[in-house]
Amino acid sequence: MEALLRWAAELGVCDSPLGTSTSSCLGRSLVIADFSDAGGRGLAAARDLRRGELVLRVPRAALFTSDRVMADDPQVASCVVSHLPRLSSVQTLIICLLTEVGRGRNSNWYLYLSQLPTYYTILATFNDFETEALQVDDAIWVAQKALRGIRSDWEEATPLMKRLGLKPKLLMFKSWLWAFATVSSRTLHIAWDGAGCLCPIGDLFNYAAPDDDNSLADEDTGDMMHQKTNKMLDETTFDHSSERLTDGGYEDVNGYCLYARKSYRKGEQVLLAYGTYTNLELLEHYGFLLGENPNEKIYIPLDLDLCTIGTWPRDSLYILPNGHPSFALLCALRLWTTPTNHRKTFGHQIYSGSLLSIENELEIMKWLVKKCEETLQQLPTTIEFDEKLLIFLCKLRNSTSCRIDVDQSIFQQEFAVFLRFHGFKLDCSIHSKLPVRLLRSLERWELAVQWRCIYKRTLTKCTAYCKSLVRELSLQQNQQ
Ligand SMILES: C[S@@+](CC[C@H](N)C(=O)[O-])C[C@H]1O[C@@H](n2cnc3c(N)ncnc32)[C@H](O)[C@@H]1O
Repeated sequence: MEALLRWAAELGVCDSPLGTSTSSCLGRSLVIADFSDAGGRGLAAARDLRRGELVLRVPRAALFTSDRVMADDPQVASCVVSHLPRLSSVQTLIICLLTEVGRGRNSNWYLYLSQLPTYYTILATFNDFETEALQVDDAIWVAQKALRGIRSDWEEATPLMKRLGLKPKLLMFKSWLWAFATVSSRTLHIAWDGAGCLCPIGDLFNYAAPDDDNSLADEDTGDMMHQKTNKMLDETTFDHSSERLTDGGYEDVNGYCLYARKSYRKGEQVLLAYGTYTNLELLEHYGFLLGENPNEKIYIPLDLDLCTIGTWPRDSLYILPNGHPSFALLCALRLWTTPTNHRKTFGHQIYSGSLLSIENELEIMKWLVKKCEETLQQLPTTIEFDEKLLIFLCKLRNSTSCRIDVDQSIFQQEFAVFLRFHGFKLDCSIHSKLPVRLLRSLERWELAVQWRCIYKRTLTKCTAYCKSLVRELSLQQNQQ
């Protein structure tokens, strides 16, 4: 890591506006530290930091982009340009990344590349067992769709990678998936390439969900970390005072600049808001989720006529983390439960978000209770089971022998299915720790169980919330 910090410093990466040092690019505002409960390796404040301070500057020369790799290697450039069908910007960046990985120590990026994670836990890396563990059809579908998309991108790009003479190992789908996950979870937004850029040192910031205090910043930095964004960071929204509201972006003269989004005490982890993501989106693009995610949205199965009844898009019809139905879901339900011949009359009231009548509201709340309860009942396990399973999985991952934990466990059967899936016999591992392959699978299994637990907890909260409203409304009705 010291070699990487020195290399980055030589390229002008710097954590202080006061200037560069040649021995390390960090130490004045930031230091690398381990945060086992919030992202692992990350960046900590090297001193007290004020909100809005510039904490890291990465010049363009240090950014890993497709155009940079192609400028350095005309063969890659001509192959990419001549390849038909045209490659997407993400496919191109992945090919550039794999090309540089293939060069090994001869790559200009070797020090950076050798510090990248060796494996990822994004949804597309989930095997069938782990995907099934999500239990909710929508989530399973998202995982399968992500994998299909990545596989088809790989198939399309393989002839070109062969022409480039990539080693057989780098031509494998496993390598493509690794490179895709690297791009998905580590790129920062740049205006001139939809795939974004890999930003040495800048990609060591872990994530915190944007909060209310930084709501303005959210607009500016939405999806900054991810290639999905096409929105340019508008220079005019930057406030160069200490009250700067953004996390950062690419600035023409200075390169990639990252600013403290709040004040930090020395030693505290400095976090970046990559964008607003639900937990499923975090899992899909970054391979982790948050126990408390203010941007979480829980979708329940809804009849088609309810989804299409008004002008509310399907993705606005969800349950919030506190269990309340979203504004659009509430409005859609009010319209849906209004007799067809009255919908026109009440349309204005409904769209403005007003309650129609106690009877109508009672009907909606009872419907929601029933829907949430039915949804929960249809899932194969309860929250109580999942919560215990999580404890078991965590223990198993951290124990030196799986025998002791499993023997008296009610999860023996679940674990046996897991081992069978991997073609692994428990007897073989009596006193030994599970092999790395299985430990990684356990980690993804745990993520899937965590996700479904949050899903179920939110539905339970929604049930409780709606029941309390039913009680309240019934009282009001009786008083009338
Ligand atoms: C841009 S990298 C951050 C640096 C990364 N921890 C490293 O060691 O290279 C993003 C990845 O860090 C991890 N991560 C970031 N924020 C996290 C958080 N709040 N909780 C758990 N994992 C997080 C996820 O694996 C994510 O894909």
